[in-house]
Amino acid sequence: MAKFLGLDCSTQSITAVILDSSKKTVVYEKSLNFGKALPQYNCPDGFLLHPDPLVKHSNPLMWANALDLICKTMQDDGVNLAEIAGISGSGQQHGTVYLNKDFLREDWLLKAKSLAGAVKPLLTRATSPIWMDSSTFADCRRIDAALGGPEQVRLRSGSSATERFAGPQISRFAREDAKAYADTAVIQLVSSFMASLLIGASAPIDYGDGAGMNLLNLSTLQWDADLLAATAPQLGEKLPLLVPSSHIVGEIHPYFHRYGFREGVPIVAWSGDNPNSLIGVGGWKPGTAVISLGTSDTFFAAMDRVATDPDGYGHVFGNPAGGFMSLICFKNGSLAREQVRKQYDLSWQEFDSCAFELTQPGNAGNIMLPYFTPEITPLVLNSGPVFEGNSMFKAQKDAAAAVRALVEAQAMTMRLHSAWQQQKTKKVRVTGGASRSDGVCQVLADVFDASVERLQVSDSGAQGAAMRAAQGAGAMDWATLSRIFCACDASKTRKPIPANIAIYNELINRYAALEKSITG
Ligand SMILES: Nc1ncnc2c1ncn2[C@@H]1O[C@H](COP(=O)(O)OP(=O)(O)O)[C@@H](O)[C@H]1O
Ligand SMILES: O=C(CO)[C@@H](O)[C@H](O)COP(=O)(O)O
Repeated sequence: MAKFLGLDCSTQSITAVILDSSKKTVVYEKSLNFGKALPQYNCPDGFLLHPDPLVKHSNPLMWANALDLICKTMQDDGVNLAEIAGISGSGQQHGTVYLNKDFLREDWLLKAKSLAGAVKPLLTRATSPIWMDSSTFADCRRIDAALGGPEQVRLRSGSSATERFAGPQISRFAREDAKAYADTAVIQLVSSFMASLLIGASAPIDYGDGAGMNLLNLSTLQWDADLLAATAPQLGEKLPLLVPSSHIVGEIHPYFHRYGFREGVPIVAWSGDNPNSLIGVGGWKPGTAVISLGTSDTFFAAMDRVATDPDGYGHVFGNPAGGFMSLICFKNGSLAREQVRKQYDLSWQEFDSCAFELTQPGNAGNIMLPYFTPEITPLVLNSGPVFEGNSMFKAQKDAAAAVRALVEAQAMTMRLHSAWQQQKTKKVRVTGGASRSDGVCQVLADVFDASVERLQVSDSGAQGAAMRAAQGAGAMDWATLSRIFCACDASKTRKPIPANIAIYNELINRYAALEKSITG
């Protein structure tokens, strides 16, 4: 058997990709949007509405329900799931799920009618904070201080204490609801929670996603005792084991036989969506930077040596192929693009092409700081977008200029805040929803002075997970997997245009000064 299933439980959707390693092709791909497929959870954009814009939670029962639904969808689509030889997956990073001691029993999935029904009585916290949550500023400062400053936290864990990371989120929960925290026996990431559902037991956390918690010591690859102590009481007892990403965490639970899976299918550790995307676009070894234009915009790359960001915005995570990867995350990604598109009543086609045809690189001096929601890179807690330029632009009456200003700002902020890696980017692979846009890809090519390559696959997180299933359960190597599954569509590559490179080399200084005037 040579079919491997990769699942991706990201912010807004769950996706399945099946690879056939003997036919050397992707044989199935399907995505279900949470807002559309599971409207009963009231998460149209993947999260629950909250009066405080800094608080962003989701419903873990929605993710459990989504796993049932994607399995049922594959079965209804005629996929013979008995042919699947291994499964792995991706979870949106940093989100946490809080479970009671019954989660450690062996029988919680045995007689279940549905995954959501089985999980409901196990939750000690009804909702899960996700990566978009920025409500833990005080906890971050407390953790930094306890360790002797942000630099100490960064040197140990790869990141300064960061609002969306699991550690500060756990700290806030333990402070605000000590009783529910005490009742919590296990704290899982979205990735290891989903793996737990597949095996019907508490699954370990892999180094890739585990590094996004401010709790894992990158030198020892173990939980860091000082970070645990600074975060919350008895935390070490509540965290799962840590394992390399290629570890097989268990076999598929008999619950899943109803969908046609055979007995004993190995489940390879799940990881974060970004670590898996690194694999899914063929970026497993240093040399290629990756830009993911999903709900968040992220910039990441396999690292040839570990460096950390002195400004505290960049992160170091585990590379599922071994070693480490850098990552910088921008909250104002697709939802900001959608906001501009809706504000000016544009279709995606108008957003992608017309807007770029009607304006020139540099946007006639019109420039924007794209803080439609509070931003994490750089940290901006209270702002709206900032407009500088001509009166039509500032009055928000010029749709094409607004689109270009947003996309140019998003590209320039990525270049500015990835400079700490000191790895010259000659080639960028783009993935995620907005990578379909030619205009967006051309701006990235010009701002980074790099070729921007696009892959045939649309969900690199799910594809990377399927490739990891083939590596962990099918003993395939990364070079072979990347050669087969990560071919670029050369006709869609965007090359940098020399005149535009010069324009952006100038403009980026103005952008940096404007950013500094807001962030200090
Ligand atoms: N043609 C397009 N141009 C730009 N953005 C697009 C286009 N089509 C879809 N998108 C954006 O892609 C987003 C979904 O991207 P995706 O990578 O699937 O997100 P995630 O993995 O975070 O759930 C949508 O929210 C939408 O804003
Ligand atoms: O916070 C981060 C990375 O640090 C985000 O990239 C999340 O991992 C969410 O991913 P998407 O759902 O936007 O792909």
